[in-house]
Amino acid sequence: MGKIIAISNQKGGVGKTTTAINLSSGLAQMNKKVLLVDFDSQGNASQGLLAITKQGQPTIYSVLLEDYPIEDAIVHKEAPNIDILPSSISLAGADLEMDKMEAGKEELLKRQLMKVRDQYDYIIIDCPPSLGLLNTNALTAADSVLIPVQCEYYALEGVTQLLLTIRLVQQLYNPHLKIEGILLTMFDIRTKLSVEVSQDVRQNFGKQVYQNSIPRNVKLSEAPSRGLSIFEYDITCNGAKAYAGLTQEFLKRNGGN
Ligand SMILES: Nc1ncnc2c1ncn2[C@@H]1O[C@H](COP(=O)(O)OP(=O)(O)OP(=O)(O)O)[C@@H](O)[C@H]1O
Ligand SMILES: [Mg+2]
Repeated sequence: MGKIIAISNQKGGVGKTTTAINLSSGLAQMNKKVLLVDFDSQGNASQGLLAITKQGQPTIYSVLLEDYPIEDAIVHKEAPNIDILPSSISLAGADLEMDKMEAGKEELLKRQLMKVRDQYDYIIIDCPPSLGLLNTNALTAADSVLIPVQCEYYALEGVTQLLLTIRLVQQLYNPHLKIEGILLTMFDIRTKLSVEVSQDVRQNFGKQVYQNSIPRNVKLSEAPSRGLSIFEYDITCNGAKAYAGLTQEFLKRNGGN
């Protein structure tokens, strides 16, 4: 049965989507079967991998709110070799629509992912930058949360807030939810701030923080415009090396599987 991992941080622009795409791709390179769920109405993961190709294409919105079969909405991409459940702007109003439902509105995503879980080794959810009902759905469906933290001011405050939300979801909907790991992103060894923040985060969260951090690397921001993961775009760049290192460390934490 596949492990479900939510990549979450309510702070915007911290590297959630970049990590979702490149960790998924790194795992696929290690012959893991991966489903990447784009759970953000910005649709960045879908666009970054060219998973939305036609107007009216079924998306996660159709699956959650229009009873569209999840298997039929999933798109397979050859490069990288992963499946994607795409998203589009229609998801923007989903919070409000879901909120009107009676019971079980926190478990809508979980119920759908259960139908395909057996087909994958890992299901990675790219969460939106908010702590609303979509994020609660992702945390309720997930076995663990991977938290990207950008090496900048206020990084810790964001994480503290997210950890409180995680505790609440554990109490109310998902007692088994774990922290998968905390990932330092956009690390720049030349700036004092980056080094200070990284030390701070490591001091506060110890072993939960991955040894591998992701450097600021312009190739990582270019790859999505070509519809590629960093491994197809430039496997020699520092960004690719960092995400390959993270993939290894991630697999090691999961018992090599
Ligand atoms: N390590 C990096 N080096 C350089 N640029 C990066 C790196 N990681 C991400 N970026 C760029 O920073 C921006 C934000 O990254 P990303 O979209 O992954 O963050 P996000 O947390 O998903 O954002 P949002 O909260 O809006 O969903 C993007 O333009 C991305 O290409
Ligand atoms: Mg994103």
